Amino acid sequence: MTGIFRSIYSHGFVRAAVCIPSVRVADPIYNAEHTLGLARRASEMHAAVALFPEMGLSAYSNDDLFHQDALLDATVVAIGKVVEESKALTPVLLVGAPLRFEGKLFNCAVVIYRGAILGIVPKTYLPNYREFYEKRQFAAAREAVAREVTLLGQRVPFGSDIVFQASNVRDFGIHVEICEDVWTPVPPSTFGALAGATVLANLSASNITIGKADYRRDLCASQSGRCVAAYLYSAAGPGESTTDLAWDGHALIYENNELLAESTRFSADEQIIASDIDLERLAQDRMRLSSFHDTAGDYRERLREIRQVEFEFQIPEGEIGLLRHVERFPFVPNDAALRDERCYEAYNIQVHGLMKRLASTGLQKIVIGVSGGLDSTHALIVAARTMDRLGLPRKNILAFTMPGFATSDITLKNARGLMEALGTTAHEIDIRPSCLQMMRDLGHPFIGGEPVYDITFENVQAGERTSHLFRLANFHDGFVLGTGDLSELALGWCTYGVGDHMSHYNVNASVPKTLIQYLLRWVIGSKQFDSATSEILQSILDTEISPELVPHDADNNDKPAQSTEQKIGPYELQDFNIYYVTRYGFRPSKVAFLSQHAWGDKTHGGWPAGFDLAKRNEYDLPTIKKWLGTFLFRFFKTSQFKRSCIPNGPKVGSGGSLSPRGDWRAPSDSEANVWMDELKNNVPD
Ligand SMILES: Nc1ncnc2c1ncn2[C@@H]1O[C@H](COP(=O)(O)OP(=O)(O)OC[C@H]2O[C@@H]([n+]3cccc(C(=O)O)c3)[C@H](O)[C@@H]2O)[C@@H](O)[C@H]1O
Ligand SMILES: Nc1ncnc2c1ncn2[C@@H]1O[C@H](COP(=O)(O)OP(=O)(O)OP(=O)(O)O)[C@@H](O)[C@H]1O
Ligand SMILES: NC(=O)CC[C@H](N)C(=O)O
Repeated sequence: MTGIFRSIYSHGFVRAAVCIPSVRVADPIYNAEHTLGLARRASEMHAAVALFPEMGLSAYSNDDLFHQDALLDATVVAIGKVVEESKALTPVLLVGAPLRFEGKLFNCAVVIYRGAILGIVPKTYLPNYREFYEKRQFAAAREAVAREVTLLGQRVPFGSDIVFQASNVRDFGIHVEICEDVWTPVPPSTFGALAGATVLANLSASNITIGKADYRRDLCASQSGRCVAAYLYSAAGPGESTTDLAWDGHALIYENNELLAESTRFSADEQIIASDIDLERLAQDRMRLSSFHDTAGDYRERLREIRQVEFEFQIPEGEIGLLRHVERFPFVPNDAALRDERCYEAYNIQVHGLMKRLASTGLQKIVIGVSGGLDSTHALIVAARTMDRLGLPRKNILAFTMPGFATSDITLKNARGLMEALGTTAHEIDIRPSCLQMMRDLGHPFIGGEPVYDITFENVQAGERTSHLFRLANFHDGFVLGTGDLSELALGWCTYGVGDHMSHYNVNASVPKTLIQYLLRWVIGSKQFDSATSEILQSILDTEISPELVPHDADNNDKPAQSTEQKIGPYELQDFNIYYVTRYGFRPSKVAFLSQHAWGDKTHGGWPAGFDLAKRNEYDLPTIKKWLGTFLFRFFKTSQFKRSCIPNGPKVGSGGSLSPRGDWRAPSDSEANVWMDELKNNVPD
């Protein structure tokens, strides 16, 4: 991390603004004033780049007026004004203008930063069909002979083969193209991205017709996704000529196929939209995406020709908070429709995985330990749906609840109720006698009546359960269904080997705890099972999470002695940490910065349904730092050996499978110092 903690610019973000000024046709002085008005606002917002529409300084809809010298001269004067004022502004300004070079007229983007013109990019693909006549007035980029031109006394690079690269901000590279360029099969920005640009900007003057807005969104989303880049798009707005066409002022900011900001279309007022581009996220994804670099290799001759124009970016100072939304639950989308879709997918992936395994083994029975906790409950309902799909009776699920020294009445009641409600073959085995036998063999002080509840005491119970389950599977011709989830695996919160770590097939291995919680809510809400089952599921959701391996007070049976979240941290924070550390490889200070943004204030919107205000948590920075430290130490230092040998199970989400055969291969004997030190040194207490 460089700079102060509370600034986006210390965490790999740059702020992008897309502006839709009000224009007048053929009135460059008016247009320059309005361009500058929005440029000043972008600067006050600490933006690093501000994009304006195609030929915004002259207006786009001039038709043959473009061949009038008075208009072209006045446009150059307008550029001069913008260049002059840009000295005091923070963003790189991307403005559109018709410009004469080599006796031809080009439809250009002028790239201006702090009083300098960094370069001029002519449009590559001039539309000349239907309502477009650009070839009548303009020459295309390929017709240019010179690679440099002079404008306002400045000798500057000219061409569509330029990446504007900040020399002092890693991965801040801008490529510029103009409207139709992105409508083509091979947009110039594709090469810009392959040559290192992360911010692709499009100055557009797209007229509006019915249905076109969706098409623009698709184009920008897919270009940003394919290029693993940000895509900024600015269409012309109020004031363009409506002689034959209309204009809706459509501004868009995408990052890697995700919409970050969008203007209000058909606004009579000028607009500015802004969001923060996560350059590090893009760089991380590109680093992983081997096919991105294979493509660059295939086009290396062309990419070698691309000019890298460097500039030193003056990083805005002071505290600059994040402008974009960060989901509190990266595994549980805030948007209701998306969330339902996610639950449907996750649930069906799990069912599909288990169906295939049952079919291929030829076994028709599943053996499962049912604790009345979240994970085994979810695994059990996946098993029930799997039996339904295969046309097998649910009685083929051999469900065992196995109370031990610390089982509470409520979880036992829920376990019994659930096994029955789902129509499984329900059994109960008291594991205490076999645990006592093992502890006698070990010489454990508990046998002498001492209340010693150490790791051995805990693991003896988890081990006895697993041992029973595996032998029951042999005995009944079935296999053991694993229940441990992704969050437990990330934190090493399971008993290794002969314990809940092991099974024949684990449907939950790639499902984080927060998603399991939400999946159960979804199963209730979408009425996957009858109302008796749903009632029990709700009671399970309402019970505190505990491994129930340490006995509770005799007079407080409902309160577990062990609260998992008091020991390893709130799962909602740890799932956040898992996502950003494993999916993106972010350094701890960045994860803490994002976490504070998401979790620092519970009154902000964006909570999934079912979270009433009383149940919402908020966490201050010291708390976030503390639990992130717990996560980092457990994840990098102590628990990889558990992940290095886990049972088979389907990958469910992009945010993670921690299987070494899935997408996490790591040494079991690494150090955690670099993560712990980075957290300690860069996150304020
Ligand atoms: N790098 C490494 N490579 C190979 N082996 C390594 C190792 N580091 C430790 N070990 C060995 O592994 C042992 C530690 O692992 P392990 O035996 O599992 O023991 P451990 O992780 O210490 O204990 C299990 C923990 O999981 C909790 N738990 C258990 C069951 C269910 C749940 C739940 O809520 O779902 C939670 C339980 O409360 C306890 O805190 C060490 O004693 C050592 O023998
Ligand atoms: N009393 C029990 N009876 C039967 N099986 C159990 C019992 N306790 C634990 N298990 C088995 O061991 C697994 C791990 O136990 P643990 O208590 O961590 O999980 P859980 O209760 O299902 O879920 P969570 O930890 O999310 O509450 C369970 O999923 C279950 O398969
Ligand atoms: N200015 C342009 O290049 C407009 C062409 C583009 N295809 C559009 O319809 O928006």
